[in-house]
Amino acid sequence: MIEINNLVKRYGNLVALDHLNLNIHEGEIFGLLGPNGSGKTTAINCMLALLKYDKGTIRIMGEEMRPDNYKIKQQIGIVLQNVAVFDELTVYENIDYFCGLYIKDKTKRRHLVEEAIQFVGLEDYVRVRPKKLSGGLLRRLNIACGIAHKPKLIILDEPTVAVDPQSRNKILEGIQKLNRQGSTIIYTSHYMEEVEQICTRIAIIDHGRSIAVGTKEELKNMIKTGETITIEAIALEQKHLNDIQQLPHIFELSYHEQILTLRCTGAEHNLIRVLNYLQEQHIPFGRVFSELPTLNDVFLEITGKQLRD
Ligand SMILES: Nc1ncnc2c1ncn2[C@@H]1O[C@H](COP(=O)(O)OP(=O)(O)OP(=O)(O)O)[C@@H](O)[C@H]1O
Repeated sequence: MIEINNLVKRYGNLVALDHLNLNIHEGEIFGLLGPNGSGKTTAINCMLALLKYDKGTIRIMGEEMRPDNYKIKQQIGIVLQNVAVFDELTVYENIDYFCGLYIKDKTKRRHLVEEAIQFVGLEDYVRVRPKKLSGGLLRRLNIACGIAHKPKLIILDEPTVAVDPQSRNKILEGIQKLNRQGSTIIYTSHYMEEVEQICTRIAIIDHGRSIAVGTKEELKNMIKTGETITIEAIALEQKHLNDIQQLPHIFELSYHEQILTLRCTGAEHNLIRVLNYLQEQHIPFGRVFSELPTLNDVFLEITGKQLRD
């Protein structure tokens, strides 16, 4: 559905996209996951031909994307970071206006607008003007305006930033429903939990490059970490740390402020082995956690830094 090859975009001396390659297939909820400033919005704006780029190619639905390619643009629904609605129109009128840019038949449009309102859960606010809506409701309106005409491709750029949990859940459920109804979705976020929850495939972006692509399982299988163990233990001495480091499958150990963190390869029984050791040595311990790898671990292993610094 979208093929991006060797895309380069510079802002003066700053290279925002550095030979970015992406291949997004029909029917996917494709996540672009990366920290702030990694180039997600720039990539989206290039895809939409809102920004000129320096090098590379973008093909959408088999055609080269150009600013005047209205045939393709008609089939794309866009929800950008900045809310773009008319203050003087009500919720209903706003959605009707944006839907009307694509759908001229009034009866058909009424159905679509009503469906979009239900979709984002704004039934109680149809006559309200945007200024009276909370941040979360406003974002939901922004989404309804972008998707009411049921486009084949929907691009959402960080739609849940600064949104309350209830609106966030509504938005995420809505996106999955749109996908079930046949839309391909591109979803950018720096929240790894959201991306894990809804995306069928994910590209991790850093410094304008795609550093890993796959399903969440594939991404997690790319890294060494199979389990991270955290134990609150006071008075561990260097000798103990050396002994623990020697236990099987532990490849990284840190001990700060009485918190022992162990990164282990995927093998089983890691936790029990460490706890047995602490008991044998009569070392008291408090809280104990064992976590499966997250997309942050993937990011950390590939780039050496946290997804959210
Ligand atoms: N109009 C601009 N002029 C100059 N530099 C820009 C411009 N827009 C973005 N940048 C820079 O390009 C880089 C990529 O920014 P971009 O907004 O694409 O990242 P992002 O991953 O979408 O981040 P965010 O989540 O903060 O929006 C950043 O270093 C940013 O400061």
